[in-house]
Amino acid sequence: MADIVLETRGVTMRFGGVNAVDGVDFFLRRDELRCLIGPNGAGKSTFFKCLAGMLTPSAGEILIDGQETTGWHPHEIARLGIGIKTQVPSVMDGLSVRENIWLAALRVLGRQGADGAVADALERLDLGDLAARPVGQLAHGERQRVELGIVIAARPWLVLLDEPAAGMTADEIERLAAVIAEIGRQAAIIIVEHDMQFIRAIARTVTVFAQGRILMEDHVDAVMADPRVRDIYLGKKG
Ligand SMILES: Nc1ncnc2c1ncn2[C@@H]1O[C@H](COP(=O)(O)OP(=O)(O)OP(=O)(O)O)[C@@H](O)[C@H]1O
Repeated sequence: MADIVLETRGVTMRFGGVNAVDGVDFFLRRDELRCLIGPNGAGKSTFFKCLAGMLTPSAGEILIDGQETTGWHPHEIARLGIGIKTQVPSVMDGLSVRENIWLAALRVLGRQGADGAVADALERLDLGDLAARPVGQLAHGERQRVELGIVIAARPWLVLLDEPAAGMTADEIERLAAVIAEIGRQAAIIIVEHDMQFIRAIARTVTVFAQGRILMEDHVDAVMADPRVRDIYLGKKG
């Protein structure tokens, strides 16, 4: 179908004898914002790393915009117009907010396009007041917003985010939810996340992982009300 921008077919990732991801079939549509949730060890991050090119699946296929990308490296995936934010910080503490975002934009858009993209990213992420500050002086939530600025400066049409709310205060999470909604106006988004307050604030459809497989996919309210989801979070058998 034309509006499917990312698809996996039977994606499997084995570590020794463990199937961390076990035959996952997954679809994302063009205008979607999808959260991947599940208890510790469910396979969400491993699946994310397969999508982002940080791991090559042991089996299965990944298609992005109809093109098979299985086994591609992260920089090759990024070149398709995909913004990737991992749990590893990519900001440079000694540089200002503006310089960090400008360098990211320069890499993808060149000198001509970078200035406009930086101004746009600063405005969309409400970073204008912090633009001249060294990133090393910022609070955790502000740094995370700069990380997102780096992602959107390259004007991606698909954004992959691994636990963007990790370590944030309630206020920072509220602000992050607004930022994600803004990013979602121009890009499809996949987010691996634990924080339920944040998921409720942003999500529509949620995919629940358990033991390397998709347990269910539904609207966030239906997922939260489902006894199977409560059971896996409480450690009962799913
Ligand atoms: N590099 C690795 N080598 C060996 N086993 C791994 C590796 N990465 C993940 N695993 C295992 O794969 C399984 C899935 O882990 P993964 O980190 O994908 O789960 P998760 O759902 O993201 O959990 P969390 O929410 O705790 O990050 C776990 O059993 C984990 O121990």
